[in-house]
Amino acid sequence: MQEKGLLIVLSGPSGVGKGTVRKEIFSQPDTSFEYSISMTTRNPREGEVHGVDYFFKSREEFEELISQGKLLEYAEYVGNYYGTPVDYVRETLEAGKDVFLEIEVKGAKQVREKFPEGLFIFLMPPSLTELKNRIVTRGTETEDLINNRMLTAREEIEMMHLYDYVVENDQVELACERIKAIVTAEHCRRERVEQRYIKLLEAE
Ligand SMILES: Nc1nc2c(ncn2[C@@H]2O[C@H](COP(=O)(O)OP(=O)(O)O)[C@@H](O)[C@H]2O)c(=O)[nH]1
Ligand SMILES: Nc1ncnc2c1ncn2[C@@H]1O[C@H](COP(=O)(O)OP(=O)(O)O)[C@@H](O)[C@H]1O
Repeated sequence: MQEKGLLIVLSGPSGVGKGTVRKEIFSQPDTSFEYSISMTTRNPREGEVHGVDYFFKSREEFEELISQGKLLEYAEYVGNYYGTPVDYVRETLEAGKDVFLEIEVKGAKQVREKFPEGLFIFLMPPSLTELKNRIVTRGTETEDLINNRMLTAREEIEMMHLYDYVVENDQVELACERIKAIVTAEHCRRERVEQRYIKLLEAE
């Protein structure tokens, strides 16, 4: 029987650098996990591509996916739906590959309920002031939305105790190294690694 992959969930407040860290991780040639592309009803930002950054859906299409049970989790965030396609995640895990989700905290909580054996990593900003700087610097939000996101961020940070690990995103490269080290350590800790070596011993 094929071993199942590890479900890795990266979450944290908006603007902390989840997208930046995720893109850096997936630009590294030694990264062996698969990124699950989310569905969203928000409009594409400049340069974003359907099927690469997100699957962009209308509200009607998204609600249809919800009612058909096609989403592992979903959440409404600052007026738009975001969700993870369940079939892709299950099939990829079944194929023995690790799946990486980059999602907000309400969705991560739902995944924890359905997949308690997942690996949950919370990305922390060095400070709330730095978090606000990052959202302002990114320049994608109006002032109202920034204030809204800062309020949401405080609530999100209070959820960090639900995670297995908290990683500070002080520098992107360091945050990526920490995340990869955690995944490597988790593989060593999990029984299936042990089982692989037991099989090896039996074969000799
Ligand atoms: N629950 C959930 N959240 C998601 C999903 N995809 C992205 N998000 C989160 O939705 C929030 C808003 O994403 P986005 O509009 O791309 O803005 P940004 O991450 O702040 O650049 C971020 O916290 C994302 O991590 C998903 O499939 N499910
Ligand atoms: N370690 C870091 N140091 C400084 N700026 C960062 C760091 N990580 C991300 N940023 C910047 O912060 C902003 C928000 O990052 P982004 O990846 O969009 O966050 P999220 O996906 O969590 O909402 C972007 O302008 C990004 O370039």
